[in-house]
Amino acid sequence: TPLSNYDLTQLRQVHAMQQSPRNEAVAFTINRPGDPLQAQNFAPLRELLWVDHHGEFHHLLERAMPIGQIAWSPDGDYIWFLAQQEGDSTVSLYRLSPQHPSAVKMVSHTTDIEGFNLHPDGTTLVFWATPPTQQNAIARIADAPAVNTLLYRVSIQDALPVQSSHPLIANQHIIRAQFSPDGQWLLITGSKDSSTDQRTTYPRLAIHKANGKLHRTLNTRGKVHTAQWSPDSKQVAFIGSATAFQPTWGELFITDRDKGEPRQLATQLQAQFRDIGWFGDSSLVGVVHQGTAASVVKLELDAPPDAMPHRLVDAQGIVSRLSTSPGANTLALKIHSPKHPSELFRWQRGKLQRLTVLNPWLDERRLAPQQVVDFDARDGTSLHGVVVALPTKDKTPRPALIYVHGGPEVHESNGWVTRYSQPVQVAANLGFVVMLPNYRGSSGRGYRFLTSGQGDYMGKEFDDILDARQWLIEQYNVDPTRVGIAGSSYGGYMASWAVTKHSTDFAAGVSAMGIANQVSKFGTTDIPSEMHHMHLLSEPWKQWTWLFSRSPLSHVNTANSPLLLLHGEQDERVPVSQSQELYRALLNGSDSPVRLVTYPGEGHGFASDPARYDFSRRQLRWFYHFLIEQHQQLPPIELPD
Ligand SMILES: CSCC[C@H](NC=O)C(=O)N[C@@H](Cc1ccccc1)C(=O)O
Repeated sequence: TPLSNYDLTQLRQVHAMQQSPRNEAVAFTINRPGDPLQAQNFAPLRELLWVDHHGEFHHLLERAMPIGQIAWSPDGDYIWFLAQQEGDSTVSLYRLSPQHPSAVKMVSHTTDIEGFNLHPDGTTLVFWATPPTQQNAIARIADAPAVNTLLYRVSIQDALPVQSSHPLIANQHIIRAQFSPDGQWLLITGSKDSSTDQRTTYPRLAIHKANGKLHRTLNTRGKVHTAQWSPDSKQVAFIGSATAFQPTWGELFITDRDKGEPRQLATQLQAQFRDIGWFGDSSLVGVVHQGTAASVVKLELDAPPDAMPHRLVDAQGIVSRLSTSPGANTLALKIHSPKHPSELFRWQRGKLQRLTVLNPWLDERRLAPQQVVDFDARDGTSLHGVVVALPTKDKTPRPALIYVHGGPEVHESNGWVTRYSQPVQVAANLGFVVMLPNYRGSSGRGYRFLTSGQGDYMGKEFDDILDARQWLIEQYNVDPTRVGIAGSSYGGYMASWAVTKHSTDFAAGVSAMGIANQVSKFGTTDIPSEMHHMHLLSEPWKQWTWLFSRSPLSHVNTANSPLLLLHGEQDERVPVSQSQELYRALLNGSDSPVRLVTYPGEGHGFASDPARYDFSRRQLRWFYHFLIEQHQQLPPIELPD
């Protein structure tokens, strides 16, 4: 049986995972698939489980609920988690003993608790949440100070509900806080304020005393991802950026707690560090994504900065996260592959063991073969991608779909690439040759490649898509008149650009949450600085005309391929007005068949199963209608039963 769009809504995947401090057990959450035909809440439901050292699973809660962060207590006796149970007015902090699971509410606050960290002595914890504030319900003032998330410290003995009102740190927005293993220090990831631009683009790392007093600020350069204390509390390792203009994090740094500049490690690696952990006080383990592959590597801190790390785990899949515990030579890993979405694995004594099989029914589904491919762009740059296609002996040229990833600073790996927004396996089973190219500007190939599309929206980066298309036509016997293109956000921008400016090359497009007008987007997105400081490298008001010329909206006159626009009505990153602008222009100013579908309550990435299901079905129906059945007119409004 081929994989269906409905099957996609039923896939279970590992979400969060944490290895216990005693090494032998792992706590983890998995998403609980919903019914895509029933209206539902937007918060995803998750199950909480643990797997013991015999590899046996135990469900810890009777019902699935919206579960956030999970953590073991330092003694390994309890699992703590954030959830909003029935009757809770806010997201609260719970704990349970894996031996006698019955969840006890430990901390609640007047607002949602966003994260927490337990002191190693087990007596106190910190959590972060916004203070109770009164919103002006009548008028919103753009330059009014943003409400920041503050850090609170509470004693666990007083287990209660705590209504804490005296913040430990209140002069910035708290993104994360971690006690050092000796309990004396707090590593704070924060930002000037809670605006999305500040949080994602300009986060800061600082070391505070455990009483909240600032010890020192770490000199980070741009975006920062995870940061981890060494077991002896003397050093901090973090994944950051080499320059302030690096579009995303991915470099590994180490710094002393008390002095000195952060020192970059593994400088020769043209790759992206995605996660790190400590193996003792003098070595680190890291998840490294390189091209379309991933590995787990080990680094000795006394090695020269340009030393290549040594590969520790042969994962046969794409490792996305790891979890270590103090002094352990054991890892919990989250891994996906072309054959399965994220599953839980354990690496112990040099051996990798798969612990979960969350979708055994996938074995009964036909999955099309997936291949990593390499090809050259017109300027000689070597590019990678993934192709998924059913084998065929038929000599008739086939239709193709190119899925373009967003960002642009992410990349496709040779793992499980099928999701609601790009139902790759479903499309391949319908007879499409499917390609996912990593165009210039993608992550995973080092600083140069990551920054090589800067200042040139839809320039060389789009030439790469045209070159991918040409290569696919030649290598996979693709019909040049039946190539479709789809993507979300930056990928939606590319899809809209393709069917407007390059209508003759693309016979149909689906643009989800896509940018249509770079001029109006600047004034309406939640990340005005990021895009222009890390991609354009210039101020937009210095080049409005150029920006408009790089917008699909300015190429409506050359458009004649069908375009389906999908958009969440609450999208703050790329507001729905972007799709509305392009829809109106194409409807009135071109011969393109165009349809706009908006989804109430959904943002930049859909949360509810019914909306996701509608998205995948509409997208594939669109391509089937225009590229396989080769109709000229719009398909019916309603989807078939
Ligand atoms: C998936 S990492 C995305 C970070 C990126 N940041 C911006 O440059 C981003 O949000 N990209 C959007 C596209 C976009 C970029 C700038 C302003 C609005 C939208 C995306 O592709 O999701």
